[in-house]
Amino acid sequence: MSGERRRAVIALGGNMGDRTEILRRGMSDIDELDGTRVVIASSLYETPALTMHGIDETVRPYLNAVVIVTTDRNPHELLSLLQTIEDRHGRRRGERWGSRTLDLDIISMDGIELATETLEIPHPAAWQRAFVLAPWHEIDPDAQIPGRGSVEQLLSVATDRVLLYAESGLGARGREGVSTDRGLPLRCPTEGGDAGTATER
Ligand SMILES: Nc1ncnc2c1ncn2[C@@H]1O[C@H](COP(=O)(O)OP(=O)(O)OP(=O)(O)O)[C@@H](O)[C@H]1O
Ligand SMILES: Nc1nc2c(c(=O)[nH]1)N=C(CO)CN2
Repeated sequence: MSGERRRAVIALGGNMGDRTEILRRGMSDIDELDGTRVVIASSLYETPALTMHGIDETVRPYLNAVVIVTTDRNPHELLSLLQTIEDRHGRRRGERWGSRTLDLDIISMDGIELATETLEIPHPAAWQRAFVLAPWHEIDPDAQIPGRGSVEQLLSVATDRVLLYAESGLGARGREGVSTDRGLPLRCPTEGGDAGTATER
């Protein structure tokens, strides 16, 4: 079923397998969803794992990114499509906040506010996670979270660390309207390589 066209913010994260490849493919997969197009994609960021016990430096760090899409799918349809992508990338649903190949969360969708058993928008934890706020701020510095405030302000008080890691590699279209030169050196964009210089915030 298709309906009115909306803008949605989707967060990607994963800490298993070839993280760079999986996040980049995840972005392309989103772009290929029925009725859905990626308008802009953030860089990839490396972030320490947030677990049920807090930040755990002994767990493999995540790569995180955010894309903004336009979609004619309704929120539940979009969630279900995103879950098929997670499954395709070998996602196993187990421990809450446990390691995973690919996690796709709907962070916001235009002005929609909803809370059902299977879907809450805006995402209830996004406002306090730098690993969502930093990539989101990169591609939409004026973004707001209804009821929480500006992404910029929320990011300024978030305490988890975020390292710029690599370009999204989505190509020119994904970078439209965004200055790519933010003065931040990038880390090695391929898995297994030694990390180059990184800028920490
Ligand atoms: N905004 C949302 N985006 C994605 N999933 C959501 C959202 N709101 C609720 N959910 C529900 O959360 C369920 C569990 O998702 P998931 O396993 O990815 O949680 P998690 O990633 O461990 O935790 P978190 O949601 O805090 O990041 C999903 O099956 C989905 O029904
Ligand atoms: N750094 C980081 N930690 C996490 C992440 C994530 O995307 N990045 N996702 C989680 C479950 O949604 C749990 N912990």
